[in-house]
Amino acid sequence: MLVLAELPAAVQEQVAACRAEVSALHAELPRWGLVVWTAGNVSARVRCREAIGTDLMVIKPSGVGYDELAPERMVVCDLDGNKIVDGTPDRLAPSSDTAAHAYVYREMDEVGGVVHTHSTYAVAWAARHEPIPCVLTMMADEFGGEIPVGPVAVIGDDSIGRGIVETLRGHTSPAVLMANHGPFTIGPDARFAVKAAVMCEEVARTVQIARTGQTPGNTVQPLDPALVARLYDRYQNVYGQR
Ligand SMILES: O=C(CO)[C@@H](O)[C@H](O)COP(=O)(O)O
Repeated sequence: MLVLAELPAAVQEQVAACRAEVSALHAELPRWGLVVWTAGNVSARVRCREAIGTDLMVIKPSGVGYDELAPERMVVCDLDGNKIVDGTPDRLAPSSDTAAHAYVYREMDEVGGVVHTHSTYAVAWAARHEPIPCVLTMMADEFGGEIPVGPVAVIGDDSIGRGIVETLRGHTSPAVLMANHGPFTIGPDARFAVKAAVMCEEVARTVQIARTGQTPGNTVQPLDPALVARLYDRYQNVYGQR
């Protein structure tokens, strides 16, 4: 089993920086109203394969309240989801979604961060097995189209991770609504994945409200696919400070 204290100093520094980032990013989940109690988690990949033969991942400890999290309590695992000797108490277990996060990291090398929440409106669409249609320019910007639904999958093995990968591989959306469960989001880093979770809940809420206000002749209207592609390209490549 890998022992963090025996890894090269540069890898230990990478892990320490990742722990600090992942710990801080968990505060964004209650801040943006994405979780109740402990029902959400964030992880990040540590790119250290060249140094030690494998990447690692950092994820929150299972069931620990967000105001009790700290960098030194973030759990370090290999990409099979096995906790390494990371300086935390042996009894401190990683998130119950660790297997899902680890599967995504193994199968999608471009992914550097994974987030899971049970945010209310996104879960409501997941309960209906209904993709969120691309009817807002914000959806074109952030998701490049609809937010898809993934298969029913049960926590504890690779099935949730497999469902995330089979749905999102080759898809522009960084978010998937796992059926009857809730959103998982991915990104090149953990901050990107957290933003995707925030925007997923925002558009899930807005489109739901738009749908409830429909009257005959005034219904939500999908955006033209060519316009969606143009907006997505602008937002991903021009928007903000470069
Ligand atoms: O969906 C589930 C449990 O069914 C999990 O996503 C929890 O809601 C968060 O679990 P931990 O990360 O605290 O283990």
